[in-house]
Amino acid sequence: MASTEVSWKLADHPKLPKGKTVAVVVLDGWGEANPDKYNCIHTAKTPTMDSLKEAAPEKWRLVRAHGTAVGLPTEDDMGNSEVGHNALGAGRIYAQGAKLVDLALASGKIYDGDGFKYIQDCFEKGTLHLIGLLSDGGVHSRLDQLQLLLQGANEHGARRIRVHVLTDGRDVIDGTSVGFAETLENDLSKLREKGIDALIASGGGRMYVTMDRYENDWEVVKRGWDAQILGEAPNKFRNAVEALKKLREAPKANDQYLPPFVIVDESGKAVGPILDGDAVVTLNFRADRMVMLAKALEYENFDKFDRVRFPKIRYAGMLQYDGELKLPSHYLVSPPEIERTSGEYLVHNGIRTFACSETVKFGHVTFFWNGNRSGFFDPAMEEYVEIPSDVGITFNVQPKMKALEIGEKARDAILSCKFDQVRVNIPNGDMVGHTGDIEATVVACEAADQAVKMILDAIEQVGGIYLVTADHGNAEDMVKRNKSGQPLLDKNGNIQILTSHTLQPVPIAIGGPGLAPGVRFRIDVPNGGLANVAATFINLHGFEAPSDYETTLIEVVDN
Ligand SMILES: O=C(O)[C@@H](CO)OP(=O)(O)O
Ligand SMILES: [Mn+2]
Ligand SMILES: [Mn+2]
Repeated sequence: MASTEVSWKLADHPKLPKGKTVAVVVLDGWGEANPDKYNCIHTAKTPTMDSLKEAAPEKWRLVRAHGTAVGLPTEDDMGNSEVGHNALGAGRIYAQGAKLVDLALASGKIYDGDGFKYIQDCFEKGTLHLIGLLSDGGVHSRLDQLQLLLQGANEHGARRIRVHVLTDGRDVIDGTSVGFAETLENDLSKLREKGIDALIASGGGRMYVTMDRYENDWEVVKRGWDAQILGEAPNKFRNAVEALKKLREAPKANDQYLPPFVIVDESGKAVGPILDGDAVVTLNFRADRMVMLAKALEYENFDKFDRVRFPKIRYAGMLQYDGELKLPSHYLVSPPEIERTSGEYLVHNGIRTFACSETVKFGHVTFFWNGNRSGFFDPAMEEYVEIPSDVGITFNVQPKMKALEIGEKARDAILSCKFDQVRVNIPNGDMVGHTGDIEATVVACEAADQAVKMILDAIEQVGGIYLVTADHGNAEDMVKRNKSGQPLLDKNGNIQILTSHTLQPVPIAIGGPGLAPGVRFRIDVPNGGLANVAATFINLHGFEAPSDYETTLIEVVDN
């Protein structure tokens, strides 16, 4: 539907009043799982979240947050922030980047598109560079997609290929980088046997090299730039597998934070700097951690760091990462067209919105929430507050992060009575869960619970309504398990720490003095997922949701 034809006016809800302040709280990485010692949410003292579950069973339930419920290819795909917040904000399920890329590769349509044709022009004289996360995590990228693209690019004329790898250890078990690099090396050697000059050119850990987000720390992107574009890094190796093995030997080294390295030839020269006339593809389908590199690769005017050299390349993203900025301008696969999100409806219906998180999750409740669009729908109706995150640390060192500051800002926004919706993301369970540090994750969950309490107390004071939920699991399970749920041990008999998200459902709770009597969760939406939440909070604002939104989770029974 073109936006000119959209009727933005929402019908009044027949039973629910308008004018209540609604707090929408998203706990990042907070799923529901069996209570055992690897469940940090269970171990942590979380009296507020516990009381939501125990006090009002008809106002607490679980919703699906992974797999097809959030538009991912299969039920084995864990949830993640992008798809989770997209579903929460848009109220519908869209086939997401992972799936769209799968389809475009399977049908071969990816090679017929304008994006591929644009880079293909360079194949005769230049090198094709592929930059991206090397794992099968399926959150930002997938190895099998890289493998298909390598094959397809070769069949469509690429003769010289360089891959710049970012190691994972966050969506997959730490240490798996070596195996993924071996698989890639094997594929590249097969291409070399066919006479294609194909090599890994550089690498580094995703959290230390390239994949920063929301402009938290441009140094991260610069480290990648130096290695990938300039061919410069403190660590030089002849081969990537050897590089990973060696760099992992350093004390406390892990895949997420490996330092940058470049691969050099026998004379010590980098094998794959990016030069004038080359083609570049960023492999990740997920937006947030590629936008900064996309800006550095695409913008003529750029002052975030000294690029030293700005090669004249043809650059395409796997997807277009930002629909508002149209960034990058060339891309291989069209992103999901997420339109008419709840935020856009709400500004058209007089709902004033406040959204807040700290930097590392700020875009989750703004950019992802609004369908991967930066900016406001109506600046007069919206205020977005970003609390600067700590920079240059792993979050197990400061597990409380900025939870209480987020709680304070939300509290003040609620008490100001200037907003109808106050929306936050509380990052702790997720960001600390990703470090694999169980003790710190317990502290993180306790801080998140305190922040929720601050918000609920403020809602109590103004007679408002709260809706508390999460975007996917993480902190509720910190160990890799076999099919029957038993923890898996590594070869030394230690448990295998799970740094990633999970497949678990997440809780949703509603309440507060402003919630009309008789409101409760319906029992006829047993498979409800994150996409059902938007209709639910639109109802809490006193409106019917748009008819094509996934159905609401609530009903009003006459007492
Ligand atoms: O940190 C990230 O990029 C992902 C995990 O890869 O986590 P989230 O989806 O919670 O942002
Ligand atoms: Mn998340
Ligand atoms: Mn996460």
